[in-house]
Amino acid sequence: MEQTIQVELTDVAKYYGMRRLFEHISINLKSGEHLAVTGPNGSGKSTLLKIIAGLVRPSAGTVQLWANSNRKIGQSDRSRFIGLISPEIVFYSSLTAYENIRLMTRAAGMNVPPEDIKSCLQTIGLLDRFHDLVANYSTGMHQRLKFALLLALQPPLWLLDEPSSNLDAAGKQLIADLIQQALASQTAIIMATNEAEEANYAQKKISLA
Ligand SMILES: Nc1ncnc2c1ncn2[C@@H]1O[C@H](COP(=O)(O)OP(=O)(O)OP(=O)(O)O)[C@@H](O)[C@H]1O
Repeated sequence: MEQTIQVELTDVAKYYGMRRLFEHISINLKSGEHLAVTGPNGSGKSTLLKIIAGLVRPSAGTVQLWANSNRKIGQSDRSRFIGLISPEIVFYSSLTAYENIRLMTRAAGMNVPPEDIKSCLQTIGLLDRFHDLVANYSTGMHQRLKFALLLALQPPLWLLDEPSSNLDAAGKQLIADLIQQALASQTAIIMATNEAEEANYAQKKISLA
C-alpha cells in the first residue's frame, strides 16, 4: 500500500434533535494503529463511523484526513481512502460474488485483475462459491464477501462496524487475522464493536456512554 493516512477528529459532537449522542470526541489515529469504539446499543458507534466516512455531518467539531503526512484529503476524495464495512452495505443479489467485486472495484475506478479478485475470495473462504448468485448466500457469507471487497479495494483506512456479526468461530478468527495483517501493512483501523474480546486487541479505545 503506497498511501499512509492520518485521521484527526477534534471535539466532534452529534445531536439528533434534542437527543445528544456524544460530544467532545477527539481522536488521532495513524497508519498501523487500531482504535476500538465501544458502547451500548444506540450510543452512536455506527454514527461516529459514518461521520468519519463523511456520510453523516457532525453537529460540531471537525474530521480531517491526511495522506502521506501532509496532503489534506478533501471530502469528495474521501471514499478513495476509506473502506467501510457496515450492516447497511448490500450486494447485487442477481450477480455472483465475483461479479459484485468486479463491479464495485470498477466503480471505484480500479481495474483489479481476475486472479486478484479470486485471490481475495479465496482468502475469505468463498472461492468455491464465487460463481454462485449472492441471492443464495447466507448472512455469514455476505459478511465474508464484504471483507473480500475490502481486500480488493485495499484502502488505507478501514472502518469496521461490527465486523464479526453473523460469523462463525472460524470466520471470527479469520477476520482477527486479517485485521492483524492489515495493521502490519500500515492500514489504520477504526472498529465499532459490542464484543469485549474484539475490543481488547485494539491498541486504542474510546467508549461512548
Ligand atoms: N438519521 C437519524 N435520525 C435520527 N436518529 C438517528 C438517525 N440515525 C441514528 N439515529 C439514532 O442515533 C442513535 C445511535 O445510533 P447508532 O446506530 O449510531 O448506535 P450504535 O451504538 O451503533 O448502536 P448498535 O450497538 O445498536 O449498533 C440511535 O438511537 C438511533 O436511533
